[in-house]
Amino acid sequence: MLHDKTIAFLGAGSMAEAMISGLVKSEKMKANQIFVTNRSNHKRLGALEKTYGINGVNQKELKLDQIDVFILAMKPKDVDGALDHIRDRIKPHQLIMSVLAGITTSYLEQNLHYGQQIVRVMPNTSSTIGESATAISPGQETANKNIKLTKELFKCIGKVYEIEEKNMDIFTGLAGSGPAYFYYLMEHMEQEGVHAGLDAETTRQIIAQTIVGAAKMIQDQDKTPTVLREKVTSPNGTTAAGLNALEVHGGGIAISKAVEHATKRSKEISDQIQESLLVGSSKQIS
Ligand SMILES: NC(=O)C1=CN([C@@H]2O[C@H](COP(=O)(O)OP(=O)(O)OC[C@H]3O[C@@H](n4cnc5c(N)ncnc54)[C@H](O)[C@@H]3O)[C@@H](O)[C@H]2O)C=CC1
Ligand SMILES: O=C(O)[C@@H]1CCC=N1
Repeated sequence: MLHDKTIAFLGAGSMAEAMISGLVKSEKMKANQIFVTNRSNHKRLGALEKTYGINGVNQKELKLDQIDVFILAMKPKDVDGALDHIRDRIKPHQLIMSVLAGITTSYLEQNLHYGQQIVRVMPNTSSTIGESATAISPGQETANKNIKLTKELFKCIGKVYEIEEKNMDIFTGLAGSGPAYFYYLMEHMEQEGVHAGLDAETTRQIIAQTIVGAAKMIQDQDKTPTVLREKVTSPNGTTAAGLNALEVHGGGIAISKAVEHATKRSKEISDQIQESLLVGSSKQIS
């Protein structure tokens, strides 16, 4: 299905680049099938074009009728500008995928014409190397063939989970924001390695391999994290000492709170945007 489709990213930031990079690397699409545009930063479009061989096009020059799939990839607060730009220039069969945190399919449906094909998507930046955990939830009117197309597209850059839209906020808290928690953990582990005398690059690779190994154990073995954690933990050994310090210093609670607050923020963005629609005011997404 993908081989004859054209895709345009509206928004040329970190997430668009992660998806573009993954798609080009997957070789499931040709670079000339991919377009990217933004509001005004032409230099950025040129850089993406040069790096990935895709088409970086000024917004006014993008021929909307030649695009099969639009991927909204601007900040949630900028969504209206993008919808205003495309609403009357696209046909209902053209598929809109949105990766915007907190922006619901119903919001998109209310702000586009009836019957517009819409899928809400939450990828993460590991799309860059084809390792995203991506959730998708279709809109009310979205045809099965478009849900299939969305899955096919995002399978090029990782694993895809079709979920009920009410679970998009928690998915965002876990997987959309998730890579940042692991990077934060790695930053702290690296500091300790360096403090003890290892060089930073070696420490980083040691930590990365440790995380990859732990993640693959979960993926490949039918065991829970609790069982696997217990296997590492010798009585009165080093791991017990490390885990005890984590517990004493609120490590478990901190991790839970990170997920909880990111999830809450996703919900808050949805509420703010829906509220502004109800009162007809200009958007106040903080
Ligand atoms: N960064 C991440 O890890 C993830 C981000 N997302 C979502 O992706 C979206 C983009 O995030 P980032 O790439 O991090 O932001 P960013 O700030 O790096 O990029 C936003 C881009 O949108 C462009 N833009 C703004 N208004 C526009 C308009 N009306 N038309 C076309 N382009 C427009 C900007 O010029 C910029 O290129 C957000 O809505 C975010 O919730 C989703 C999953 C993960
Ligand atoms: O921080 C954000 O709002 C975006 C959404 C998920 C990851 N990054």
